Amino acid sequence: MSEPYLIGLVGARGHTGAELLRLIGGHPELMLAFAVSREWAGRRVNEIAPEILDDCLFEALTPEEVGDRRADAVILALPDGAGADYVAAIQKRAPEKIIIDLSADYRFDDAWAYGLPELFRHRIAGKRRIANPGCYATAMQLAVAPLLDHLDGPPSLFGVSGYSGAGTTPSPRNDAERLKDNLMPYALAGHKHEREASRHLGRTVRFTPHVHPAFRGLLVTAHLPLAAPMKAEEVRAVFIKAYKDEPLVSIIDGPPELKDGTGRAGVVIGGFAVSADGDHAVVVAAEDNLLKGASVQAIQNLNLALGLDEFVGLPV
Ligand SMILES: NC(=O)C1=CN([C@@H]2O[C@H](COP(=O)(O)OP(=O)(O)OC[C@H]3O[C@@H](n4cnc5c(N)ncnc54)[C@H](OP(=O)(O)O)[C@@H]3O)[C@@H](O)[C@H]2O)C=CC1
Ligand SMILES: CC(=O)N[C@@H](CCC(=O)OP(=O)(O)O)C(=O)O
Repeated sequence: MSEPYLIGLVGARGHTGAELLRLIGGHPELMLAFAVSREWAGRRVNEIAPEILDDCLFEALTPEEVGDRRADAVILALPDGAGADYVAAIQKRAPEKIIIDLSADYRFDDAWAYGLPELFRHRIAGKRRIANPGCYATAMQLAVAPLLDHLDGPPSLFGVSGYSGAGTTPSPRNDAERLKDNLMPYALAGHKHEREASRHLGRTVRFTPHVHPAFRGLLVTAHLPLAAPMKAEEVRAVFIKAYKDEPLVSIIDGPPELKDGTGRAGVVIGGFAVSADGDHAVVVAAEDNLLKGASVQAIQNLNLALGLDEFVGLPV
């Protein structure tokens, strides 16, 4: 058997970091080289991820140390704005290393591939700098893209996410007490994922996010203005055709509920209602924000960058 690829993870204490540790530990072609956390330095990684079989400890590595450590790829699972020093150090000391960045920092940068494989697979394979999409932006683009040629005007999307979407730094959006029996709207205009989805779809979308009281799970409901009347079966057929070969996109008849996405590796899309006048269609997508919304997509991208089967190591 060939040597496994060595993977460094920076931001390993976080919500997406924990999912990535488990996925790396269970992947037949990957081995964890190091896991960076300042707060958990010295603790054993397999306390968090039993899938990691060796005695690797969390370490507080500097960006330069990350650049110098032996690794084929580094995944950055850091808050927006915190990864630049790591990217610069890798660029300077070991530019051949693959970087998968989970933040929003490089999603608008043409020097980085945008890692939404179901839509842009051919632009990701073999690349060394990959920006992993946002969680809502993933569900939104998958819910809109198949109908792009049938649209007349901007789609409008209502989104709901679990509070793990807001990371571990305390904020009203991850305050479980405040969210109890509650639903919190935020970023009513100009959410970063509205800009991200608009940019990569090549069409303006409108998006209003909300956070719900459960830890994980995300739903978007898309209102899609149609250029010419369509029947609900026609809308559904467009989605079935678009995703027929995609193991991480499931099409169902009725609208998925939030729980249909929670814990699922991929996205489930359904609903496919059309207004009585044929003016607009409504499509619903459910996803786990920490899985296809972050870590699963990062492993898809890593597999593509390494030249492996895109789905190896993933529960498809
Ligand atoms: N949560 C989600 O659903 C999704 C998140 N993302 C994106 O993924 C990234 C990670 O998110 P998430 O896991 O939720 O974040 P968390 O807040 O849960 O974790 C952040 C991690 O970054 C480390 N960290 C924080 N600040 C710094 C810093 N200045 N320098 C070095 N390390 C730092 C922390 O570890 P320590 O302090 O111990 O070093 C921790 O491991 C974010 O950019 C987020 O937007 C993308 C899609 C979905
Ligand atoms: C509930 C909640 O706060 N969700 C986050 C989800 C976005 C996210 O994870 O951010 P990145 O674009 O950096 O990947 C938000 O709306 O900002």
